[in-house]
Amino acid sequence: MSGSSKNPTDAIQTRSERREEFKEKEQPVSESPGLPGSRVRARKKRQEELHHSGEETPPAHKGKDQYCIGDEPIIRGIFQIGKTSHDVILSATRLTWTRIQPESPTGESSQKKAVDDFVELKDVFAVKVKRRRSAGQQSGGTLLGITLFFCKRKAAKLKDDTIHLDNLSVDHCEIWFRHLKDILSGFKHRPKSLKVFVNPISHKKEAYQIYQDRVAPLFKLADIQTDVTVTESKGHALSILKECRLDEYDGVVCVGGDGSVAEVAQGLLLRAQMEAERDTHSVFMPVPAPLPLGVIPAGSANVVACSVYGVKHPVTAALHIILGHRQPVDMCSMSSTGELLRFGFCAMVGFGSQVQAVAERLNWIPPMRRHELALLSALTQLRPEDCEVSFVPSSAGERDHTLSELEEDLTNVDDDEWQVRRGLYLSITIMSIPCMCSVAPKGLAPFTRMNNNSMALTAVANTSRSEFIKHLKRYSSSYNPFSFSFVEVQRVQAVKLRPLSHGDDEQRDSKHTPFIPSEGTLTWNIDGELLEVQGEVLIRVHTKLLTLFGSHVEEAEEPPANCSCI
Ligand SMILES: Nc1ncnc2c1ncn2[C@@H]1O[C@H](COP(=O)(O)OP(=O)(O)OP(=O)(O)O)[C@@H](O)[C@H]1O
Repeated sequence: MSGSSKNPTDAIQTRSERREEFKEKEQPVSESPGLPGSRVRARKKRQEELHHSGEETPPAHKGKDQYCIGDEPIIRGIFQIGKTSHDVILSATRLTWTRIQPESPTGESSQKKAVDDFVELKDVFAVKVKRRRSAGQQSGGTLLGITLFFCKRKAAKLKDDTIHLDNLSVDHCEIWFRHLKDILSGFKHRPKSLKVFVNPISHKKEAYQIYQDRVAPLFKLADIQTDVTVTESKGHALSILKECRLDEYDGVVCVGGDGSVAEVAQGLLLRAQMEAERDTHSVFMPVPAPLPLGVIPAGSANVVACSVYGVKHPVTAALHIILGHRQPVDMCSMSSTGELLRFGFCAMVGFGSQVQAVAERLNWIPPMRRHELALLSALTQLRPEDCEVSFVPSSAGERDHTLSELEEDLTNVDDDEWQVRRGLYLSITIMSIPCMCSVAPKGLAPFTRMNNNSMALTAVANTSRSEFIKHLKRYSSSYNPFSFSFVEVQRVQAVKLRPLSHGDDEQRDSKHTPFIPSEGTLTWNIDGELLEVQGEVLIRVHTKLLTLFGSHVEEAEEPPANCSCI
């Protein structure tokens, strides 16, 4: 793209001090000449309509001289972009620039066709005045023009970039600056103030550095106020979220891995239940989280971030947050004896919790090696769980349900709608989102969606170690990991899981010793946190309970990671 900086992040950091915005004036900036009053009013009305919807749909680009609705010029002027002069047009939805063809001294027009380039304003996140200042000069300086910061997309990855519109006229730049500011301030979904939690011990202990170096400069450019807490212990974020004033923020951001994300999501949801005075000690219909949550991936698996951004890339995550992209997601509630245990995205029993238990014991080993060793150790000690799995198949179709319909769905489940399985299981996983990650780019649950009001239940019955490894390896290959006779997958609305005590199942094969830590207790891995629960656990799906900053993703674009140990 012409005029764009090769290394945008450098440009942001080295020039940020030398930039100063025009001061706000009481009087409105006069319209650019040549724009009749009725067209100005019509354009303003259209802008208002667009601003109310928050998300703009860019019209199809029709070329240099043709404009659709929303493409109508608001202002037109000449700027230097790179080394050449350009004819620049601003509309409500895009900024277009076309190289001005100099006339040759002989009067012949150039044979080269002028090509226009453009940036959609829905991708622009900041506009700054560009000035030249001498070393040590804090304010003033010679005006050079305007710089636009925008986000460009390469597949799922988002990157920040800049375009410099150079013009030495203060009046000209001021008019353009104010028009651009006006348009940007109309994007109501973009956050202005964020509460940020950083888990300094996530994965390789790089979360704080990632935030400081790659995310905070972008938030600053976008004029987002941040209130940052570096968490001091497990549960710190949760306790803050239970008490802090949330109305000061437009969103919450978590810098860390899935465990940290789950804790912050839990905090937001518990807060919502407290404020709505929902009694969580019964089968209840929870109210959604009050604020959207942004996830800056800094953990090992980053399942939530991969599912909502498609990549494990902090700048992509930051730009989705800045641009206010939103993705409502389903979450599960887990309860035991009528008492809420947790909200979560993914709950595992068997192999998934055995791996986590070993990883926690090996916490002195560097993260990548630790996860491989934990996987290997859990595979060598592979033991089935003896349990009863009951589930209600999902009735959710493609159409949107109203909240009251869903409430009815969940409370009016007859006993005969429950399907029951009993036996020895190597692994049982219940997921409310596809759970994409580098070891499963299509997701651990590719047949569920972010918000289709259903959960994926994957139950892997007892089998040989080699068959189980074959099943695991298929998650990172193009083969179907579910096409084994010992794997059952279901789209479900609710699941009950009950450990069977030894006497419960007389048919049990004595060759296989079930892995039950203590009588009637199962060890659960809920979003990376181990939880021992005695007796039956009820898991239910709640549609669109949380909104994440991000968008719909078909498949993670992380390079598939094969664990060398299997
Ligand atoms: N300062 C802290 N000291 C100890 N634990 C913390 C601290 N801050 C947060 N935690 C807890 O650390 C746990 C793990 O964090 P997180 O999930 O971010 O990292 P991870 O386990 O390395 O990543 P992943 O879950 O992707 O493997 C979370 O449950 C969180 O509550």
